[in-house]
Amino acid sequence: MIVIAGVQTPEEHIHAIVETIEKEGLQAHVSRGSDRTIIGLIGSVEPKLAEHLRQMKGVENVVKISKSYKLASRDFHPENTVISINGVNIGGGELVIMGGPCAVESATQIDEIAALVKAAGAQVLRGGAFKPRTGPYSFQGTGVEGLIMMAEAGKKHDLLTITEVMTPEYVDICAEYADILQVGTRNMQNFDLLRKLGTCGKPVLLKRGFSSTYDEFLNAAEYILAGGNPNVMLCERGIRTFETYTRNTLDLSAIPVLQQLSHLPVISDPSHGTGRRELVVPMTKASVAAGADGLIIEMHTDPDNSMTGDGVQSLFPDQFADLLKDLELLAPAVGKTFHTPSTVS
Ligand SMILES: O=C[C@H](O)[C@H](O)COP(=O)(O)O
Ligand SMILES: C=C(OP(=O)(O)O)C(=O)O
Repeated sequence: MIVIAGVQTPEEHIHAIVETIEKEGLQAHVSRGSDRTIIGLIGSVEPKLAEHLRQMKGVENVVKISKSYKLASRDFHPENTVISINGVNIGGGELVIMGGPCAVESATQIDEIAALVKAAGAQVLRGGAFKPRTGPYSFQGTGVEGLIMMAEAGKKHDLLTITEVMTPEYVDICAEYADILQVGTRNMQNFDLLRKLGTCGKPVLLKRGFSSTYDEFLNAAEYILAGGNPNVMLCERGIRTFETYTRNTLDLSAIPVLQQLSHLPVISDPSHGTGRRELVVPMTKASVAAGADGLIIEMHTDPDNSMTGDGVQSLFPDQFADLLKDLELLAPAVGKTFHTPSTVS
């Protein structure tokens, strides 16, 4: 249920509404927008309370919300969530590019790639230290050492960093070294992990499970939000369909749909979404055209020898740089800003 109050409603009336809700043992979440204030109720609302709230000063309407997720929904929070990290605003009109290798392989590798990511104009360095591999004998990542290597590269090249965390036990150490924590597709419904991320103090990029509906995806995000972490971004990374030509089917509709249903920033991953290098460039551009707030793109200096199988979906550095130059032209056409270093004075 949400209580809608006018934008001019005095603060004391909003306080009184919140107090009334909390007295009934429910939670109240206040979201102040440009044209109205929304007070979202979490918990089971008795019809008597709804009626009482309707009569209170400043209340314009009381509306029942039938969705199972609340905090993630646009009904509860009509304005876009903007996640600000060291001057980078995700979800606020600036196109945010996260680039880098599938896995952190060595200090030299991540340092070289970080330099190229920065030179191309991206704001975030990606790289997995803990890799979720299909086969137990495949390279599993460089672990904590990889986290340290990536943190150093990020600091040296003035880039934010994003890395995947696979278990609740590793959340604290990943949060110590990375700016953004990534939940991989295979862990979208790892509820213990999601709960732990609710209290980790760092923004989270939640990837859509490869067989998950939008509703399941938003409920997974709700776990993190309900734990007290408001900084969640949603990432469409392709779903499993009958098509085998591509590794996954990048669901472009997810971008506008999630933006309609939710206020959280939406990021697209055309690398995992296609699994084919030659499709990454067009699907990146298609994602921007569809309204994505950001992209996470794999790039490698020596993709043929990458330690995971992801070389085939990784761009070469010059392709990555050329793509970002094209995004500089495309972004304004969809109301976003993005600048490569060559055009920043
Ligand atoms: O390693 C990275 C891959 O993107 C993914 O996590 C798993 O791939 P795999 O099926 O080759 O192990
Ligand atoms: C493993 C990754 O992605 P996904 O969880 O989407 O497969 C990744 O981005 O490194």
